Amino acid sequence: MDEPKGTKPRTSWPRKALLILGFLFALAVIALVAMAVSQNKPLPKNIKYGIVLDAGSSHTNLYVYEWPAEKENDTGVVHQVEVCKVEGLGISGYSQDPEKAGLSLQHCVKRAQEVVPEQQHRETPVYLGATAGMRLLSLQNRSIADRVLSAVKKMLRSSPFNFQGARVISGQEEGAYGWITINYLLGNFKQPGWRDFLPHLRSSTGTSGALDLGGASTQITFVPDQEATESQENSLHFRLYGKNYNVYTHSFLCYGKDQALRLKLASDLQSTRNGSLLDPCFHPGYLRSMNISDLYTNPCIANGEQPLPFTQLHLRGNGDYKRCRMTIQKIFNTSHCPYSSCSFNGIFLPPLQGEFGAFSAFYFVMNFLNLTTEKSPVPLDKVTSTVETFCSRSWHEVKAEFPKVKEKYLSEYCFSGTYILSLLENGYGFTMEKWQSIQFLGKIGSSDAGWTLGYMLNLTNMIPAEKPPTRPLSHASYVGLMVFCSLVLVAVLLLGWLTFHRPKCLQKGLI
Ligand SMILES: O=P(O)(O)OP(=O)(O)OP(=O)(O)OC[C@H]1O[C@@H](n2cnc3c(O)ncnc32)[C@H](O)[C@@H]1O
Ligand SMILES: [Ca+2]
Repeated sequence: MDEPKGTKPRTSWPRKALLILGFLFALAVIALVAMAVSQNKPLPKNIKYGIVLDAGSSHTNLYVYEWPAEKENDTGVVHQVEVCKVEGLGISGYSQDPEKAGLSLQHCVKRAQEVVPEQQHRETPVYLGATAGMRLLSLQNRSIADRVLSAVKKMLRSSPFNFQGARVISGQEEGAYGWITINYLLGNFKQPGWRDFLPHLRSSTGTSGALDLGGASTQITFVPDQEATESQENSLHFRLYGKNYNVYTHSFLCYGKDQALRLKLASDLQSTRNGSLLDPCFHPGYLRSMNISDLYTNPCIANGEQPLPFTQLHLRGNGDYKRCRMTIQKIFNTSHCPYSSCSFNGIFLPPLQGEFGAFSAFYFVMNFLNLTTEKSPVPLDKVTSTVETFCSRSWHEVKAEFPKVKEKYLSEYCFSGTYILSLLENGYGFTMEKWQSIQFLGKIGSSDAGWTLGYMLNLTNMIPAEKPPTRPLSHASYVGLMVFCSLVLVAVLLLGWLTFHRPKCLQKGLI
């Protein structure tokens, strides 16, 4: 029907109002979304760095760690970005020329200078911790050990980093920091969040024990079941992220794999007359000679042992796992125990408890023998038979199969594998069943398993005693929720207005 001339259409004003309203609504939505996006734009990353040198008995490693500055006290945020292996000996090996211990670190310090941005060199802390090699050198000759430490301090002080100290750490610290490292990396210190109240998503709040096998010492650290300890010197107490931990730890000096081999050879030598030894822990066809004096100038070898009428030891392998195990067994003294239970040498050991992470040489050796898996652990009888078969292979054959593996390592995998079995089974009492709770770990994520990360976390106060206060929502969820609620509110208001005012445009027949 034609509209009468000169009259305006009756719907033009409400339509205009609707258009304006719609426009304003769209504007509000755009503003809200823009606000949410700009507010949530990731801030420029503020990264911090820390450097730790692990001056072990066999060699030194330099580790560079990084973490976001604003998340310093969260769990699991620090990770390793670089490891540099120092060429040559461990620092205790420079007792004849201590200055060289300092110089040996130069290459890796330079490498760290490339990894850490230059403007952060001054604020980046660097720590050096020396372990069993230096513990032994201190026992042997304190002043030489001090000279070695002075040389490495001088070197690190002259670096552009913030030098925080170089010292020999105790066996207890080594065990404790190894335990902290692996539990930090495994996320075991995390407090249960809301997800953990849903049973199928609940993470374990327990901790994992730590087994470290070095060249000169070995550590066992775990949270035992029993509350009261029988031996104070094996007991540590931590409060981390609001939770108490009573931890058992022991470090066996001289029971790292290099020193254990010396102990074994010294014990075997007592029953030879001319210095030649048929050794079941080396492959058939393997020959090695060494100076007896090198073996005995060492605080690990008991002074009381007979002086020997020969100067050279000539060792010939015969690859017999069972006999090897028997000769190794002699270095564990299980004849006395002043506690309810012991490992060996009269050292208290509570019943083993929970899962264990085994690293350093435990991992190197098991990994070489293909006995580490991501999935379920390899059963003890399979491990034993693998070591047994490996030991029985001729040296000629083994060398031909692994031409690229360092001869020192390759020749000792038979001894090392057997030693690991003796230590874990006979020394600590890992039965067939308990063996399944051991996981052999090289790295956790990008970080090596070892004591260095725990040491740095402790010295930089990055593991608080109490759980840091956290907001119930992340910033992103907060902004998202605000936008969503605002939209709902606008929609409700609009709907209410439309329902109660019933603008003419919505009345029947007008639209
Ligand atoms: O803790 P301490 O006792 O001071 O010793 P370390 O720190 O030098 O000891 P490591 O864990 O670095 O190494 C433990 C032993 O494993 C040896 N090792 C290192 N890498 C290896 C590999 O790839 N295969 C076999 N053995 C290896 C090394 O020579 C040591 O005898
Ligand atoms: Ca070590």
